[in-house]
Amino acid sequence: MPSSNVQRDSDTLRPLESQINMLTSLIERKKAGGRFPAALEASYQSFRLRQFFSVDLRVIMSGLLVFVVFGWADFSFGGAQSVMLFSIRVLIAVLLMLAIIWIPRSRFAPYSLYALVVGVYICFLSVLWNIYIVDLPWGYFYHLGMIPMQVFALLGLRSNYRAMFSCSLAMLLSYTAFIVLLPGPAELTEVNRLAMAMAPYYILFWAILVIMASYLSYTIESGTRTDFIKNRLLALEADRLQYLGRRLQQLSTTDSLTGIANRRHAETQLSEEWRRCLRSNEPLAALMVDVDLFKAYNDQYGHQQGDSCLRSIAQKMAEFCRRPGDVCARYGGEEFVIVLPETTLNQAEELAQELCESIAGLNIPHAGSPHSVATVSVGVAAEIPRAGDNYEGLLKRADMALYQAKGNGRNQVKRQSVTSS
Ligand SMILES: Nc1nc2c(ncn2[C@@H]2O[C@H](COP(=O)(O)OP(=O)(O)OP(=O)(O)O)[C@@H](O)[C@H]2O)c(=O)[nH]1
Repeated sequence: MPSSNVQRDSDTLRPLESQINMLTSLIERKKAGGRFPAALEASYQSFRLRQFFSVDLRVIMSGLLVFVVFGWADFSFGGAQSVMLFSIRVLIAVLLMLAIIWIPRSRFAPYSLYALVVGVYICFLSVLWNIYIVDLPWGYFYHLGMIPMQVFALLGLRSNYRAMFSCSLAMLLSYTAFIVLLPGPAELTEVNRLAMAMAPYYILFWAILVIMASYLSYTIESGTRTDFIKNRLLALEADRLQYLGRRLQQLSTTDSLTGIANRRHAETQLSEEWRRCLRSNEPLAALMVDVDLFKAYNDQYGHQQGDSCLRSIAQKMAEFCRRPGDVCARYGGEEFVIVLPETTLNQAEELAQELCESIAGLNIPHAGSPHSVATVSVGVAAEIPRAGDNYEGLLKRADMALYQAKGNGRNQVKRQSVTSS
């Protein structure tokens, strides 16, 4: 029994401890910011998906609403195309909103991040298209839209710096290519000349913004990953402590040889049951059980066989504790105690007799015994607890009865009532 406990402890604690070590080393090696090993990364991603629903979704929805609100520009600068431009803007925003709500709840959930990158890029493309469509010099206004687009990318993708950087770089390079390939204005008015002179500075300014945004999102992602690891560590430590606490409690109340309760637990229970029976005015019974001629058994069969004999007897005795308040404990050496709340002396004596016969019925060979098998003697006592007394008197009487059973030839039950003590 004890070795199976050791095995169970190791089966439970080893995986917990190896996870704790792995997470601690990630933090110590400052690796919490990068990608985790596969299984941990998968659970981080599902944690991120939950966060997506609680925080990111609101940010992205707000971004798309701002995108729609910027539609006033379509009416201010779009001229004859204003209605068409605004309609397309609203259509894009609505489709993206639906996609962003649906994808994380669908089987495509693991691709939510990619969907988000594509969504931001589609918004960006629509602004590029506006620049292309709207007549100059009004079309220049839409160039300014790139800054909110970059902010949108930073906010929406802030906790994944790779996605944030890739999306921002794709937008910046596409914009640069667009500016280079776009045919110049037909007429070089002062406004047009100024706009063309500003373009390289605008791109440079944006590039600096991308670097700063990438650094910021790297810091945010590292922080989120580190917090995730720390929370996981705390949860694992809590599991470990809870298990150790339970085991400690079990070890402090269990006898390591037989697996039944130990003396300390028996005395705690006795004291509690004594008080309970005192309140309810019910009788409390105690059985002191001692293995007969056990020294001779050890001498004959060896100590290990003696241990095994004690285990078999303990298991048989435990079968006699059928009700929740009943306790069967090893009291010390080859001596055991059984506590039976709400049991009269007669009922306890009857049960003790049955117990005595069952143990002899185990047929454990004992050459040194007149019965040729291992037997026990039992002393029984019972009383209705009285205020001012304690359970020790009850145990003492059961012990005296046991002494009588031994003196009377062993393998038998003797009883002691309160009045006979
Ligand atoms: N194998 C084993 N023996 C134990 C253990 N605890 C106590 N004993 C032995 O139990 C024996 C008790 O012997 P005694 O107290 O002389 O009593 P007895 O031989 O049983 O004789 P009676 O009680 O008079 O019937 C001693 O030899 C102890 O060494 C244990 O955990 N394992």
